[in-house]
Amino acid sequence: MKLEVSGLNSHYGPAHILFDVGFEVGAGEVVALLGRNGAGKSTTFRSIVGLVSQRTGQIRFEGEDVSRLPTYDIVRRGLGYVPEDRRVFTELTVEENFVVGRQPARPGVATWTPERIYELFPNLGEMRKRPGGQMSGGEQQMLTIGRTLMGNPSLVLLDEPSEGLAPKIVEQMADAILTMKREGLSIVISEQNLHFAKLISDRAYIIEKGRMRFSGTMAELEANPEIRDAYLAV
Ligand SMILES: Nc1ncnc2c1ncn2[C@@H]1O[C@H](COP(=O)(O)OP(=O)(O)OP(=O)(O)O)[C@@H](O)[C@H]1O
Repeated sequence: MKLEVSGLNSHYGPAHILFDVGFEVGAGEVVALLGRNGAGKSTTFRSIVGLVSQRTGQIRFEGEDVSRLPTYDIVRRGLGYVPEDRRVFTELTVEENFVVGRQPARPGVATWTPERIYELFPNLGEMRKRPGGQMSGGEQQMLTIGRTLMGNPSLVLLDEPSEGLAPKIVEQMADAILTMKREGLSIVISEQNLHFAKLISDRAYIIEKGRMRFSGTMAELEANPEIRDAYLAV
């Protein structure tokens, strides 16, 4: 397994948010973490990369226990994280954002260059000198993903990659994620939008109120409308 999360419990101050969350991602898989607003998707991702201080449980990445490592160390091992709030460097141009994200090539993992990322997101290729702060939300989302790819990750966590995107851009995003999968990346997306998740995912987990409620293939989820209706926004 590429990533194995088990017995994850996370708190913000006195609030217990995640309850024994567990899931797995195989090499080259696209897995969707589905759930409504506030279900705990972002907290799960933040906990995996060590950004939630109060958490217990085990996180294994490429067979190694990374539960107690600092965020920079986890990322340096090839676990990329794209937060929901698109943290682009607003003063830096597209090209400069990529330079900031660059990490050495990793054996057995696709190596990304700005040119390859412009192939993935042609819009970015047309605005290489534009500061991140002068881009649309969708373009910033692409830029954040591109910057993360410059770190040559073997797995990426994408927090709601389709959120707030125009329909045409949503299709481009789905195509880009499928290209990343073809390059061998393992990918976890968090989504409220089942339609988008269906376009790209092999399997899905559903989280509700900080607990995992469902695990199965997309076909199994399709065959269970009552689960979908109980735990997902329609
Ligand atoms: N910094 C924080 N301090 C306290 N509570 C928080 C904090 N961040 C999130 N929460 C709470 O934790 C719960 C899970 O939030 P989380 O952001 O993980 O959900 P989500 O499934 O990602 O939803 P969203 O799509 O809204 O981000 C919510 O009840 C939220 O109010």
